[in-house]
Amino acid sequence: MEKLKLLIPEDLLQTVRSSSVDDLLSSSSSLLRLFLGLPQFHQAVSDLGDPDLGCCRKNEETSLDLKRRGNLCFRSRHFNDALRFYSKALRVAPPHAIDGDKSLLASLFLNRANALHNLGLLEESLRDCHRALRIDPYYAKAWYRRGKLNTVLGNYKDASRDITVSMSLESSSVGKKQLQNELKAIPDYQNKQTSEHSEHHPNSYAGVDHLPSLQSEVKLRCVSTKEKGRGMMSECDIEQASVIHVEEPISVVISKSYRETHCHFCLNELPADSVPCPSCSLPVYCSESCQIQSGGALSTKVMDKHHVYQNLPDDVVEHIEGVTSADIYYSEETECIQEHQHECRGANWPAVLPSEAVLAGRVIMKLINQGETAMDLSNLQEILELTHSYSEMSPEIKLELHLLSIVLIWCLNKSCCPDLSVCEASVTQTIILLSQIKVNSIAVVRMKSSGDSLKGIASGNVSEKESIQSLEQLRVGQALYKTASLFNHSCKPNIHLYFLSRGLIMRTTEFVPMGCPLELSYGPEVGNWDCKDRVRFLKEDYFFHCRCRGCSQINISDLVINGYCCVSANCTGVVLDSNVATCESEKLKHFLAAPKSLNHHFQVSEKVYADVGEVASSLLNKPRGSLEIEPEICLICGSRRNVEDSYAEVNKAWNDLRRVGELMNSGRGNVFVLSDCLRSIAVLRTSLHMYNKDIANAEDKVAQACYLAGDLKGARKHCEASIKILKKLYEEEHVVIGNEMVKLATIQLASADSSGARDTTKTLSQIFSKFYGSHAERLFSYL
Ligand SMILES: C[S@@+](CC[C@H](N)C(=O)[O-])C[C@H]1O[C@@H](n2cnc3c(N)ncnc32)[C@H](O)[C@@H]1O
Repeated sequence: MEKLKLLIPEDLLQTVRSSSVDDLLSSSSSLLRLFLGLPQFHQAVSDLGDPDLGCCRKNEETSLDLKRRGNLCFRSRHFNDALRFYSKALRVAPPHAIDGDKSLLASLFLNRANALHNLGLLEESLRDCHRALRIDPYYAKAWYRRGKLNTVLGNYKDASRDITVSMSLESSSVGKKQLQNELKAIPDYQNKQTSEHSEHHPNSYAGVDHLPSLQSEVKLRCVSTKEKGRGMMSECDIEQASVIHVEEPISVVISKSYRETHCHFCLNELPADSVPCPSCSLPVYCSESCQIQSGGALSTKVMDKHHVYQNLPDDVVEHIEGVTSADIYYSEETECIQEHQHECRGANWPAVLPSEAVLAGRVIMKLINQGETAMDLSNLQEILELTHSYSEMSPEIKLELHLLSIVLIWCLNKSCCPDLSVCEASVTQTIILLSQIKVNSIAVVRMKSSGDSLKGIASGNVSEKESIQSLEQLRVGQALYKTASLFNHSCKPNIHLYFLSRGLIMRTTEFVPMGCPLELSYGPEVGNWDCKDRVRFLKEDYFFHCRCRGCSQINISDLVINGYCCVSANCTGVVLDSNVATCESEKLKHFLAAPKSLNHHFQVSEKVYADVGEVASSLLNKPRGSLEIEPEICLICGSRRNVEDSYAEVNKAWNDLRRVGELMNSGRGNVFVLSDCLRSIAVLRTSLHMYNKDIANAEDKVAQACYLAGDLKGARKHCEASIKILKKLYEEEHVVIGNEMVKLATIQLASADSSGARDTTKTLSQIFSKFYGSHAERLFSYL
């Protein structure tokens, strides 16, 4: 993109940067004309759209080389490395390539099955055997391997069938004899309990979850307000933790950093036997079902060797023919949108362009394939009906969107859709679509434990040398949902959003009375950042000035989160720096300007009143009209603190803490290091307000350091101190508190405090059920 920018003359740059929606047609037309006439443009983008130059093509040589390396690792019993090489080889293996007298793909699946078998991953290995057999149903070794696996898994009927078929395909009499013995060794399935899978589907790995149905009593309505545009509100009283909305996306794209670890369709974590895209080397899927829904079936020519095996018994032929049927892979109930199909022509652009552009490409191609949009995309906006905020975007973003749209339309046209017009209309519509994606797309997240030993919590078996377990949020993808885009943002949301596969679920986190707006957080929340940081983020990333209840009411969190403590001993008052003081003053002025009936300041609940009173009682007593908050002055007793000096001390203490943290994490921690930690935290406490978030973070770090040093009592004390502060900053039962409690439970278990751990886990389950309802168990099964 930088190269392209250099090609644009200054006056056109100005036009583009200052464009509004009304003159988009003219700015995109001028830019498009310029680029199409410049050989440098064609040079710069040629390798993006030309399949012959793409890096995403299959490559037989590379695949064979990776297979050889896998075999070497296998022979030296490095099964994990072998697995890795085989998976890589599968990704680049052309579907019809042959290695010796075997299909390359089939032999790779079987080799991987062997590696998986040796790693004890039996179901995965079984699925790979089945894949090998689907490609080459006369593959004796694959029947044999599958027979062995079925024996271990107790699927005796299947095992007997598999070994019988492999025996029929075996040419040597010694081999036949050996297999005969193997067959005899299989327990008599008629008399034994056979597994439920006797007619099992080897591809039982199900990546895609089904969405729950809505409670019928929940009624929502879309309303419009001057401040926020359209938004959703309740048309009836809604209980806490009710599911209020479920939706499948218009389209999804995986985040670049999770391309190797998560399924490109359902976005769940990949199993060890991931399945590659049949036509390019980019996506990997957790199952054939996801592969087919995303891009199409693995179109391998089944190797026809029937003439070689003409004398096979009828029942063996029946088994061989049965193995190639594809229906077990794909449930027809699922809508097949094949959103990757247009990308897998081997061209580079889907790998190189930003995720937003790939998502835009998917939306465009989906609408074209469904016959909904014209080839110049002129009706795209009408179809999607999403807000875009183009005029609020910065000049640099406007320029980026222009460039990206031209490149995307050009790539789509060259690589997969020659009928798509490369004209100012399609470019303009794509600019709007990209703006809509910026404003409306939602990050698809997964919660993940930070280490394996969260499973250890369940068994009560936590190693002291591992770091404390915690939950991490992974932003695995980005998706566009039509109705979910109508929900406005609040920094104090009353609904919570989570995902099952690609499906989105919204649940109320509190009782919502009839007529109340239903709002979720786009990221920033009270308790996470202070008001000025939230406002800045929403302006920069979502292009609006936040008018939510969290940003218009006074709350303790915004005052203390970055606040300093009072210099007078025993005073609990907070001292603000000038940035926070200005932002909070603005907020108070806003209250005063509002009509009395709407004046939230005087309507604050008793709890908020008491909380604010604890740190800033002067704000509650101020006469109307004089609500300028003075920086560096305690909001209770009026004592002055030099914030600049305190800032320097805090910085130094944090640098020390970070250094100490690194030492601890690299295993070089000891009691002296730990006492350094405690000194730093004491420094923080002399400068920062007792509810400042930095103290919560520092307490958390110290808890981790104590844990690593084996001081479990200390770890618990500091973890509890962190939770105490978080409870002031967020609501008592916020999911963030739940995440912190996972750490507390780990410490309690490690210190054999099972009753404490039980209590913590009980609270934790309560919190998680409030946010995830009955899905809490499914999403946090290890808890
Ligand atoms: C995902 S859309 C929500 C639906 C949108 N209001 C509509 O009319 O389509 C996001 C846009 O809604 C508006 N919005 C959402 N939350 C807001 C808030 N708290 N304060 C002001 N505007 C808000 C902003 O214009 C923002 O860009």
